[in-house]
Amino acid sequence: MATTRFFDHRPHHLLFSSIILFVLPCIAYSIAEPEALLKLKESFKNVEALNSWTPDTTPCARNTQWAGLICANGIVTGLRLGGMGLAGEIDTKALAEIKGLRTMSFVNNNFSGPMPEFNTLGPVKGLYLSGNQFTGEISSNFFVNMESLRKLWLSDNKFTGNIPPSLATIPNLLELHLEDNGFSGSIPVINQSTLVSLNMSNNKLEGEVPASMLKFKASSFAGNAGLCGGNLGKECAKPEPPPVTSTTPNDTNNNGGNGSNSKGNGGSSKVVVAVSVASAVVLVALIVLFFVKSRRKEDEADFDMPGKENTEKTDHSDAVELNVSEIKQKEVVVDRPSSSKRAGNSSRKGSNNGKGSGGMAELVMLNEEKGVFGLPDLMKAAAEVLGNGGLGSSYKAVMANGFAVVVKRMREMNGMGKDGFDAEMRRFGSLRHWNILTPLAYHYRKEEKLLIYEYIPKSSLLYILHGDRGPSHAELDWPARLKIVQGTAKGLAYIHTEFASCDVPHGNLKSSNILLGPNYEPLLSDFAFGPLINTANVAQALFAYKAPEAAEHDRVSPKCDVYCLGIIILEIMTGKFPSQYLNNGKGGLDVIQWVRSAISEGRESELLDPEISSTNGSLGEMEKLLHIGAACTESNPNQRLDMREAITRIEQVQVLGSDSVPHTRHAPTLKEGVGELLEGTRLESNVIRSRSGRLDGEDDAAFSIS
Ligand SMILES: Nc1ncnc2c1ncn2[C@@H]1O[C@H](COP(=O)(O)OP(=O)(O)OP(=O)(O)O)[C@@H](O)[C@H]1O
Repeated sequence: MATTRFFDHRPHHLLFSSIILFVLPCIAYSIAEPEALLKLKESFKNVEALNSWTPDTTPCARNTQWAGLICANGIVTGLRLGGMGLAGEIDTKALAEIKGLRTMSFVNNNFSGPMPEFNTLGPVKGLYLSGNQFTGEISSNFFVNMESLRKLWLSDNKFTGNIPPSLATIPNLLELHLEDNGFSGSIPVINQSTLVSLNMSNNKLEGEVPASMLKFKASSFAGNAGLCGGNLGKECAKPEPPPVTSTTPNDTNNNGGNGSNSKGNGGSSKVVVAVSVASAVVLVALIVLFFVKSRRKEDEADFDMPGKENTEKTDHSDAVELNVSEIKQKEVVVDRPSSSKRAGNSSRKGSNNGKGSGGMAELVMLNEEKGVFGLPDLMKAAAEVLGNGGLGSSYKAVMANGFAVVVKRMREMNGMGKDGFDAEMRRFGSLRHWNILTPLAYHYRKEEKLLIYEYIPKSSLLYILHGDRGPSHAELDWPARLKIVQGTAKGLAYIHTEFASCDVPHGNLKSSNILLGPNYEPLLSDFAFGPLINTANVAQALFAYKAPEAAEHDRVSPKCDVYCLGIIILEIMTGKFPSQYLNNGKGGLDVIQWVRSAISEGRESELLDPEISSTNGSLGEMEKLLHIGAACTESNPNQRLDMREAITRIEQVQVLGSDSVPHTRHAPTLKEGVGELLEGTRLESNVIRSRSGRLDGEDDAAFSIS
């Protein structure tokens, strides 16, 4: 299997891309606006990126609009000045003169000094300051007059002192990101019902996480050594009971005292020990069973090389293939009921969420469309090793009824508690998209997390493209390849909508994580694991962290996924194994460099996999796709396509040749996928609207923070 160890650990910070429709506030044009902007520019240093801001032009002119402005009806409503290398001060007096200003992004620049007086401006809705060098404390009442604020991003700065309690007074706050700063002290209770995205990780916070904030993921509070409670895996110290007897220190230490406390502690300790021993025995039994069963095949599996996974089909593979096509037909219907239990002779012990499995921890069913099964079914299954990737090892297990699943033993997980893990898994289990592989079940123990997926017989794009060159490889003609690229883009668009608040929504897009259905429809797997993985290992475990800005500057954003999509396109079009997938750069080809230099010399046709380059009439379209792949892999994220642009351009590529892969069912058009992404935030807004009973975000400008 492909080697998936990448780069050293690099702590990540959150960035966010938010696309929101806005309604223009009804504000008269201010004559002072151009002067105000020029005054603002004067307060900045390193203003090369703002060369278009000149006194002889108009800021919102149709063809000569100044860089970084968002205009509506001729007035400035937003500043999008992220990643422009700006430094110096931010002149808030000048900002105050831009009366229509609602959203401001200064992310990923070099601004420093104390928090500027944004609280003196008009009704600001979005304030994005992440990735700068701001320092010092923010006064406790800073936000009391900022009732309009919806989105506040202060992450990855050097703010210190307490988190201002006045944040709790912002009535309709949607997003609050304070991670990667030096905030200290206890967490004030910030639990507005509107708040959908919160992160305070990697600060110096201490004390108990307020109970009302435990609805947020444990990862929102991770990296604060002094925090305890909730599902952080660290209990808060209980107040010392008053000394009630004359028990000697020695008695207390060895729990041998006669006082009731000592007895109670000793009793519960024994219970804890007994439970721990029993748990360990069960856990070992489970692992041993998996390993014993997989042992038989282990020598045949190659964990490091691509295309070596054991794809030997069992007698039941056809039945599984039938099931795959059945489920895909169903997947066209959104929100179908999940009542079908077609596991045949699956042990009913395994149903009921795995209860009755001999006291063993449960297998929790997330998606019963393929039937219900339990741990006993898995333990009796014939297992073989599929591979060992950055996230853990994968096994194929064929159950007694012939149904084959893939069991992933997840490594590198963070200490997320059972409830948090369960919530994440249920979210995965609720996903429905033609190009997404929804997990079937999971198993949680503190030391063991298993995720169960349907086994996809055709295996991965990686294997078909670079593997044994069997019949499936021969079928990988131009229409099939375009179908895979377009389906991958659609799946990615869906993930970017569903996990819009993740720093990198997919995080691990690579050809081994694109499985191919019977008609080559791609199914994305292993996505959105970022929040589940130990922060210390995330950069090593997830491929998206190999994007240059992440690897070199710890900057992650949704554009890291675009970079991965670009590699997939280049891999598919050239047929070459990208060296980017390897740790040490030995083996494979630096497809990005190769494509870049060939394009600059007009030699695109030389890049194409010879197996498709002779397809009649499609050369132009193939070259178009190569260019898109190159634009997606630009090393500077500011020059890289964003997800919407990439999808729109991929959508426009056509087969044009005579070959085509037979389609047995209707697949949604790529346009529908694009629509999902473009409409994604609108959908999110709708959810927010229904929660808060008001129309939020509609006058925010579109931001793509990279
Ligand atoms: N549901 C599945 N059906 C068929 N093959 C699968 C399935 N899931 C994974 N595989 C294959 O099993 C092999 C091992 O997968 P695994 O996910 O463990 O490693 P990886 O994809 O190389 O890395 P990572 O852990 O980063 O995702 C890969 O070749 C993958 O394509």
